[in-house]
Amino acid sequence: MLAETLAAIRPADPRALAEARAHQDRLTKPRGSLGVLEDVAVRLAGAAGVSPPPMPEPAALAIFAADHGVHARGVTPWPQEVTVQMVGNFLAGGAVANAFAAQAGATVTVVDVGVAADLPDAPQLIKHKIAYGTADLSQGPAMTVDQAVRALEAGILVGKELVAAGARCLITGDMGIANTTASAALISAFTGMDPAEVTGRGTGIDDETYERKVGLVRSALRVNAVSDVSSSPSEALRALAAVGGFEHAAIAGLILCGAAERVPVILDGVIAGAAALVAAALDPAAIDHCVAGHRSAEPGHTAALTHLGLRPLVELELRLGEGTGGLLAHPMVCAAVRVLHEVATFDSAGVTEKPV
Ligand SMILES: O=C(O)c1ccc[n+]([C@@H]2O[C@H](COP(=O)([O-])O)[C@@H](O)[C@H]2O)c1
Ligand SMILES: Cc1cc2nc[nH]c2cc1C
Repeated sequence: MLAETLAAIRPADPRALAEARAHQDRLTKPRGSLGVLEDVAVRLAGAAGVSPPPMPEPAALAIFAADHGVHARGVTPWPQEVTVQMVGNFLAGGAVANAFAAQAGATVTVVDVGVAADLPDAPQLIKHKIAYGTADLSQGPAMTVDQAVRALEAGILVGKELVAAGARCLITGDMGIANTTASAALISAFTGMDPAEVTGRGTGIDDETYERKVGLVRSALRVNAVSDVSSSPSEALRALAAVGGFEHAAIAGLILCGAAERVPVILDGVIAGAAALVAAALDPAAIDHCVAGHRSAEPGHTAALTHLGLRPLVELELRLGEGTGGLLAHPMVCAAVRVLHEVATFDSAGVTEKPV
């Protein structure tokens, strides 16, 4: 299924891009006056292959949940059980992601790709458990390449189901205590930046824990012999398996699925940024179908966005995950596209253009 999905991905359509850009310039506003929103609308036209592109609604949020063997090394102040407990909270409708999804009119689907406990059945829960958490990435590979591919394919499958159910925009979400450690390792591996530059304080850690976290990211890259892997798909898969998490793999799959189905994907924070680096290494054209929802407070997120050439829409120092930053950006993405559908041109509205 991974090969099939990769084969279906097309880059941004140059004609749709040009048409959208030309149309922007005929609308009743000074040229460029909608700033970055003009670029967003043009980007979605290129991704859809048509201008104007379809309205990116309704949106569907997929929260991929998993646990991490490196948790045992003391990289976060939070107990591992918080992952499964927060899954319960998402399913009960009590998390920030639920509040923001209600605001954006988005559906919420939770996917267990690797939580270290069994979960009872629930209507909004999809079970694709690959394992009860990853192995400790600072000691050896976090997962096998086969597990990484299965987690990627779980993300593809979830994306397909959401699109089949009517979603016209996919929003990435994650839940996994300790997953900012794996995110930093992936970002260092894919950007070539030093672990000290891309490791952050996650949910909030003291200086001593922070130093340990940077050291563990460094060990992970050394022990698994991964560095600067973004140019080869097979090396990318090996790096994902070595230092990633099941949620990173599944989010990369969701991104590839959106690209293959020509349904735009709004990326959330640092976990999504790390996953997008994996997707880009498998096919750079996948990123043409993505919008960066926000810039997380994690330094690695900025590194990932810069590497991907993405400009985030919302900058509010969020560092929650769950898809919250992506959900906040969704109405802006919709507004940007609505402009191409509904705003009058100088000709149609009889408004005089600026003399040349
Ligand atoms: O989205 C982000 O950029 C982000 C930044 C910091 C923390 N998080 C969330 O916090 C958890 C991981 O933090 P930590 O400190 O346990 O590695 C995980 O559930 C993420 O969703 C998320
Ligand atoms: C409470 C809590 C909620 C979260 N949501 C995403 N990551 C999280 C981490 C914690 C600790």
